[in-house]
Amino acid sequence: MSNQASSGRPSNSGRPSGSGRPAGSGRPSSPPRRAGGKPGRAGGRDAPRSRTAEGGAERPDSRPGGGRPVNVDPARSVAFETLRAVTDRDAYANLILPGLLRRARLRGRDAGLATELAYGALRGRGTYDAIIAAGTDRPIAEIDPAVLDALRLGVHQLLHMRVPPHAAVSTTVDLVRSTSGSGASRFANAVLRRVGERDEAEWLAKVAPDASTDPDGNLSVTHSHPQWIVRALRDALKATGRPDDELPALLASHNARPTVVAAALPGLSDVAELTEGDRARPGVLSPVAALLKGAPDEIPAIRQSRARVQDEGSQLVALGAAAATTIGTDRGLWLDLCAGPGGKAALLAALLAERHAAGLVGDDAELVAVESAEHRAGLVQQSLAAVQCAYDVQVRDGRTVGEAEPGRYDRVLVDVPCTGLGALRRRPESRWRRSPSDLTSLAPLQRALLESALAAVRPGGVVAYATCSPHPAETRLVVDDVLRGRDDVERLDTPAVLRDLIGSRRLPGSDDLVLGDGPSVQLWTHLHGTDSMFLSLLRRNA
Ligand SMILES: C[S@@+](CC[C@H](N)C(=O)[O-])C[C@H]1O[C@@H](n2cnc3c(N)ncnc32)[C@H](O)[C@@H]1O
Repeated sequence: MSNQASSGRPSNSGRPSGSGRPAGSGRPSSPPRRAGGKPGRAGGRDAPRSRTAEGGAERPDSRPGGGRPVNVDPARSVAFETLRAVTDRDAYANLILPGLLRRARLRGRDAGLATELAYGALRGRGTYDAIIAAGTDRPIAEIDPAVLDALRLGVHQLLHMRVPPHAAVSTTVDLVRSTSGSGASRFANAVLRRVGERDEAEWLAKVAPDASTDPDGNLSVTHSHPQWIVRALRDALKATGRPDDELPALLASHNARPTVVAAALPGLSDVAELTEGDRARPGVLSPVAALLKGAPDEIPAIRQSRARVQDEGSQLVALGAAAATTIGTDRGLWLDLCAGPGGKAALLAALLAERHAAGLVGDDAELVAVESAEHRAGLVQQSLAAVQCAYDVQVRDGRTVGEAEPGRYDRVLVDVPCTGLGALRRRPESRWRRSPSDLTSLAPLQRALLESALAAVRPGGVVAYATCSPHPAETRLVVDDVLRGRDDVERLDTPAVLRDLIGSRRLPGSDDLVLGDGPSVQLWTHLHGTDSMFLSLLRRNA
């Protein structure tokens, strides 16, 4: 088997935009206001003046409310720039932050502080905005977006971090002065001093709706989620038979900093290597997982692409897709129909290479990785580069594959685009970008991709339908819809397949793996510590 990488034809992705609002739209900015110290009377773009980097005389900032902070410590400056990019340019924090950290040469504790500030302020936005609103008589929508971002950083430090209150206030005020002028800084000072008069519990008791009359409104403010997501997750728990009273724990799990997990690619690395020197400990559920204690690039296997950062839930999905039993020989013709950026494809390719090395599949074996977005196909290519298996990355609409190559593959993974409601902890801004219509607008694409997967698999072959969402509209109902009226597809016992993979591993303090009665599996962040991934293993009748 040799490596081969080719690119198919460019395609129309047909993928709906991931954002609930148009690119570039920010919050409505407040009109210029006169400087003044009373909250509610300033905070706009009032004659902003900033100190030069050399500490010289003040001059008006050429980019009011958006300039790079000067004379502000680098960690806070990077966190602020991250928030500004997210608010103003619809940037993704996890993509923009590493570059900003590099540019500011922040490492170790300083990089950790910048990350905690940026992610914490983004995740906590719903709670913090409610508290900021109570600390001023100005509506949130009328506060200059840059000042508001700085206030969110300040409130996060005051209520959620062990930063001394005077430092939280003074560093934020300096930040606002540097970027938005002295009038705005007086406004920020007044708001933050008011916020600092109470702790978070006292603020929540004051600003959150009454839990007995408005339970979802209360959870929305106390756990910083849009109300429609609170409702959607309540529905999702119910649909999988989980008790309603798990909802606060589920919401809280999205606000906790996730452990960074690596997957040791089989045949290239193993958990023993990743955990050497106390740099990591073995994963909870996945046999190839290691929970990292420090930065990923401290681990040689990750630097050399023999291991990858990947959530344990995603690992179980790829391992499950490879482990489910086919009827008839598995020749190693595998398809990943929605491959970008390539995390699961890399694990599948490593498993396929192992089977080839063991003589279990022939020389024709290859992983075909289809991805409709060209730049994401490039990431798939990179993710497969270290793996000794034949692969073919194709930029193409996955919906057309079933018709073009009917019955060709032994296994197909179809990890469809979804709302990502199962990975809210990893993408701190995404909960504010999504809208309720996303839940149903993706369904036609999800159905069409699953139909294409079922057409592309041979009789006796396996299809793994996966989403990073627990909502039934994207999970069970899609599978039910596609299988309705079809008697040529069998639902496999997905919990049994995962139980075999998990082996003797157990969740902390529990003998129950909480995989449910099947036939599909819904993982939950608050129960499994993974992203809330859904997996349904299907087999076409021979
Ligand atoms: C949930 S992500 C897949 C994640 C991937 N399996 C991994 O583990 O890295 C879904 C991917 O499907 C791609 N996609 C969207 N519409 C598609 C289509 N019609 N055909 C193929 N890929 C599509 C998206 O660009 C996105 O990269």
